[in-house]
Amino acid sequence: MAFLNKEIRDGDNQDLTEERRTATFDTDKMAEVIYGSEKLARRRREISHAVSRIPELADSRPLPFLDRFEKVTEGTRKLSVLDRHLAELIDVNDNGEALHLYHEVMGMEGHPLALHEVMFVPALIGQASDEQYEKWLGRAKRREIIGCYAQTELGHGSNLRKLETTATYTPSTQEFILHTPTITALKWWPGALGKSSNYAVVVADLIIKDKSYGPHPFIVQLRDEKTHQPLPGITVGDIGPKMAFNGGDNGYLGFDNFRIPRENLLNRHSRVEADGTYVRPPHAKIGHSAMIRVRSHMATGQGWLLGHALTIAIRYSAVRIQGFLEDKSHEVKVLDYQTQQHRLFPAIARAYAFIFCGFETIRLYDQLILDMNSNGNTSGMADLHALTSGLKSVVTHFVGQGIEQARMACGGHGYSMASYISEIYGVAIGGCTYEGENMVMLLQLARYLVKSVELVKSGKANQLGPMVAYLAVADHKVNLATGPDSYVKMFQYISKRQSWKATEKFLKFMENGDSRDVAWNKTAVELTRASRLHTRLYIMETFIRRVESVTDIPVKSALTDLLNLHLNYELLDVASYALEDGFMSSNQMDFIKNQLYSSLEKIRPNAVSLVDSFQFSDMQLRSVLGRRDGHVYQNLFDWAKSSPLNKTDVLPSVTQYLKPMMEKAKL
Ligand SMILES: CCCCCCCCCCCCCCCCCC(=O)SCCNC(=O)CCNC(=O)[C@H](O)C(C)(C)COP(=O)(O)OP(=O)(O)OC[C@H]1O[C@@H](n2cnc3c(N)ncnc32)[C@H](O)[C@@H]1OP(=O)(O)O
Ligand SMILES: Cc1cc2nc3c(=O)[nH]c(=O)nc-3n(C[C@H](O)[C@H](O)[C@H](O)COP(=O)(O)OP(=O)(O)OC[C@H]3O[C@@H](n4cnc5c(N)ncnc54)[C@H](O)[C@@H]3O)c2cc1C
Repeated sequence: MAFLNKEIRDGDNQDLTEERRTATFDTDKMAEVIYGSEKLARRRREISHAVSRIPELADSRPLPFLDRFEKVTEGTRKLSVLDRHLAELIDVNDNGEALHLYHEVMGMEGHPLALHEVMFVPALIGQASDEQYEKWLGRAKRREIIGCYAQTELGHGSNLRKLETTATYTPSTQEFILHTPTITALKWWPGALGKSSNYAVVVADLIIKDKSYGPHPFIVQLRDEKTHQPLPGITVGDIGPKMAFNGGDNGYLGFDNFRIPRENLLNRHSRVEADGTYVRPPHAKIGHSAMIRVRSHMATGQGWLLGHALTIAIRYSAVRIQGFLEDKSHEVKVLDYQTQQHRLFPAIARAYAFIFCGFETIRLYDQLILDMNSNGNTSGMADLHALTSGLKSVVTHFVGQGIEQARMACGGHGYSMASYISEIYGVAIGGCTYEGENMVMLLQLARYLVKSVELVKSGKANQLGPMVAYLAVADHKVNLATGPDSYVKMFQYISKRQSWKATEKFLKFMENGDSRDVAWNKTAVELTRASRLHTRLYIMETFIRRVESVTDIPVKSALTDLLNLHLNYELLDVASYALEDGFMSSNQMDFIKNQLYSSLEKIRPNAVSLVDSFQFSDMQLRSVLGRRDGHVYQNLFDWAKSSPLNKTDVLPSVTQYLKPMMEKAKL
């Protein structure tokens, strides 16, 4: 049965309309699965519609034509318009609605409030005591003050134990003295720090009576609340243009013996008494909870970014007509080529998969905060840290790859900023670095895997958590024809074998006399491989669970096709691990390949509807190639004509430099 794809309108490009008519499911229903609820899916549409009726919220010009200064100004302008309309547009207490509104209006170039909502407020919620809540949270939520999260320094980002900014406690005045002792101790990178924020959560090494207690979070006022001038003792500014986020003001920050009161150490979990006595937190890494939060949200956020790029690439592939298949009198849509499908469809499956497992990590994070704040229970922290460390690394890496494939799938026009794909790419791959450089975070998960294997080796397999229980058992012989479960078993086997091999290798180096750190480094590549496999297994399992739980039959059926594609694609991608010990045969490989190709064919009629289901408005897409109506060519021409270079037929630079050169050559 064909369903009406809700994107169909009169006057649209016919090739796209034809695609939309073939949908076997209702795109509104699919959107409910993608956004987690009927309400949010509906509210997103309503919010987009409401925004479209407020002309001041539109981009004043296509963003790629703006220079850095104009981007920052444009972002700030829209933010102020948005502020006036906020309560009429969204339920301000609903994060999902807020996130959508900001994406819709602000685009992805960055803006002054980006880190306020994502890290400053959450750091207060996770780390502030009740009194500090009282003092700061209301003000922050009302946006009387704007804050950011200042942790990374010029010299150190990954190795937090070596942050150089000091916060030295002085019992006589009951103050901390914040100081930047060297150039490398300058805070460097924090989003919205350079020009917008007047407050920050600053992470600094706590020193009491010459003893270092490691990094701790402090709330610090940076700028005068009236004049916005930096306070005496504060040096602050913008770090310059970046690959993306150029509407944002990532900044630097230095302290010259800057004093803050004792109450400004965020002290829900650890504190310093008036006399300098240090009270330890219930978990040594509890100060890292703002990072765990962002990492927990990254899989869904990145999945949506991939969905954004794929919406552009798939729609464009349906209106781009080039080359022949059977009928030599009619060129075909490039979407009909198997190579194009193989480039794009597995990425659609991944986008869905990442969103689904992100929902799970968000739920786990919310539970952790509830447990920590209600009864100080931090028992879920180590597991969630390991899980989100692996997930942010694997997801950002694949999302970067997927977006780049989407760009290439759009041929030459993909390279134009009219496609907007380069902006999405720049934003997405920032995620490979921020919130923990990917290799560093894969190695964090590897610690957990190695410890788990060691537990099994010492006969304590019963202490393994459910996520790693397979490390003790998985060595099944499987017949691939028996459904998703057999793929999971196969993947478990591969993943288990890699974790064990890496652990054995690491232990062997130590037996042969290497220190733990040296042995670790000699095994690091193998360890990161184990982490990736473990994470991909987790993604696969959550995808299966999510599809199983869907009740709408047509939606479930379309998702099952995507899931099958994902399972075959994933297994094929890691087949060398299974082939190397003869666990998988070349016959099985052929079987998987054939399954994969037939999945591509099955998905083909639903491809446009699968990306339409993300329900990105044209405003949010900001892409000439991805337009809902498919009218690409005239709009590309109009877009090009709006280039500032086309304001005059003859550029001053031509008159000044090029013409004299040409004239001279004539002599
Ligand atoms: C409305 C909703 C909106 C949400 C949407 C958000 C999504 C979209 C976002 C888009 C916007 C863009 C914003 C960009 C924001 C960027 C912000 C940043 O980068 S900010 C800057 C980000 N910067 C970074 O990410 C820095 C990366 N570096 C680090 O995090 C740390 O240095 C480290 C984890 C690598 C090591 O830490 P170190 O202290 O040296 O630890 P050791 O190695 O010695 O391990 C000792 C033991 O501790 C354990 N453990 C460790 N951590 C945790 C934890 N959190 N917990 C539990 N346990 C933890 C570890 O497992 C080990 O256990 P065991 O094995 O002994 O049992
Ligand atoms: C867009 C963006 C936004 C950001 N926003 C913020 C923010 O709001 N607040 C904030 O505080 N920070 C922010 N950051 C900083 C970011 O968190 C750090 O850059 C990140 O944590 C990586 O640290 P690093 O720069 O020190 O990388 P490095 O550690 O210097 O990485 C360089 C190389 O060294 C390798 N490496 C380092 N340590 C190890 C190890 N132990 N084992 C193996 N390899 C290793 C890495 O894998 C990498 O290949 C942002 C960064 C970006 C790009």
